Amino acid sequence: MKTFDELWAELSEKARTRPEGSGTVAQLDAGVHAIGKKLVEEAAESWMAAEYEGKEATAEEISQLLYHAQVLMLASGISIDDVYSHL
Ligand SMILES: N=c1c2ncn([C@@H]3O[C@H](COP(=O)(O)OP(=O)(O)OP(=O)(O)O)[C@@H](O)[C@H]3O)c2ncn1[C@@H]1O[C@H](COP(=O)(O)O)[C@@H](O)[C@H]1O
Repeated sequence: MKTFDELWAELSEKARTRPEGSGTVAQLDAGVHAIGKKLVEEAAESWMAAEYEGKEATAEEISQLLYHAQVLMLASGISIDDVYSHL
């Protein structure tokens, strides 16, 4: 288990060091368009899970939504404080 901030620190490090086999690095290389499609896909899966699949499935889908949101932030050069400043 990890928090949103811990995941952000991990993904930022992956983006910086670009380790072999990282799915995050592959996503960043695929670009904003591809990442955006994944984000929308996970948003739809979160919605469907919430309507039909129960709490556990919904939590899992939302975790993937948060992951892809962070990847989009990295790809866009947005910091976590840039986002927090709008909350
Ligand atoms: N939390 C996540 C995470 N959530 C979702 N995903 C990715 O998002 C995909 C979503 O899964 P789905 O089953 O919905 O999609 P899918 O269509 O079956 O999968 P794909 O064909 O798109 O790969 C997963 O296959 C992962 O590629 C994640 N990938 C990585 N992380 C964490 O990010 C960190 C860095 O990961 P790496 O960069 O891979 O080392 C690690 O702590 C990981 O646990």
